Amino acid sequence: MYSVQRTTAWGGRGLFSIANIPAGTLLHTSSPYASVVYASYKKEVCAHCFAYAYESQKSTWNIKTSFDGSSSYFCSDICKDDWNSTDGLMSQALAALDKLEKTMKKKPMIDMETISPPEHGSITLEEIDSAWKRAEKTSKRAIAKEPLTEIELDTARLLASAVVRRHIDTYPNADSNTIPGTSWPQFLQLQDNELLYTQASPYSLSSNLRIYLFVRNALWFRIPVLQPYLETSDTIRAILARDQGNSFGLFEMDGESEMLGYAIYSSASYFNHDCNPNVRKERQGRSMSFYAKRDIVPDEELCINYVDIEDVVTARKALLSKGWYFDCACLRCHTELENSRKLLD
Ligand SMILES: C[S@@+](CC[C@H](N)C(=O)[O-])C[C@H]1O[C@@H](n2cnc3c(N)ncnc32)[C@H](O)[C@@H]1O
Repeated sequence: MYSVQRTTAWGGRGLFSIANIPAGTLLHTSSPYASVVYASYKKEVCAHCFAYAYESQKSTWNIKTSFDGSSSYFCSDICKDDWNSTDGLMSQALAALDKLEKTMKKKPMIDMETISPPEHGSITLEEIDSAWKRAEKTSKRAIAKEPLTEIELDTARLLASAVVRRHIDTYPNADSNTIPGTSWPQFLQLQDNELLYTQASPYSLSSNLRIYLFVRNALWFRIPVLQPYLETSDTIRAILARDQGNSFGLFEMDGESEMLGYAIYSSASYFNHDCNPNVRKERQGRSMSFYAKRDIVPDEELCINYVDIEDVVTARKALLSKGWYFDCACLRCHTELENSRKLLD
């Protein structure tokens, strides 16, 4: 073990080294709690290990598992078998979402204005709570009038994978793989960004409520074993609150050009950002591994970079503020801003 979790100087939690760590050391490997491959990449990206067919000189993967007219694609039988170790629940859940999407127009619909609070400047937690409670009280068959966008449908798939994971952790079977560091209580320890994100982007609340109604309707009637996680909005709301700000993009292995989907790696979510990071991340199949970029001494904070560190300070800060809603507290930003202020004086 190379690190402990501690409170940082600016107040959040972070990971700190407890040893002299030579450059290149593997610090941590994490498996995803929940993941989604974007629908547009469904046939080209292995649903289990996220391998991109293009990188194996193929246009699509042809090993698949099908349930109720909905298919998931894999790079190997091993990945397919691992995926099916969820009792086929993942396939059932994705099929349920696909089915509802196709039949949406025939279902009772809810006008979101009846459950969304006014989208004014600084929404309060009480207003957010009450919007969720109102959504919760609607019929289990209700869905929002406005159809889900592609991005919202991908979020719905991420939620389904997290709900299935929660169920498998609660009732493990002989074949299912329990993953260290990814239990539901550990997931709940992640930073909850709901209030901050809703205040910064009020539209996200009605979007989240729409996704919730859709997922609840799809899973409630078709997969009764998942009903305990959908009876109230708590589970879906908790996942959405942590998805925002804690997810990792899934990129191609060769380069970081295309984002193929995203995943929540609970145990890896305590690496803060630094514009002069001492840790680099590398995806190895389904896992995300973290390596020391340089020699690290005891007590140093272990940080990765969330944005491109080649950008200038103003661009980095703007991206972190727009994407993660925080003001970067790293030494490099502080020094570079001080230097530019001195130049202006
Ligand atoms: C993935 S979490 C990292 C763990 C988090 N600090 C916690 O306590 O759970 C990302 C959040 O950490 C905080 N954070 C990360 N890097 C930061 C930095 N350089 N300056 C200020 N806040 C940072 C922000 O609140 C950000 O949304």
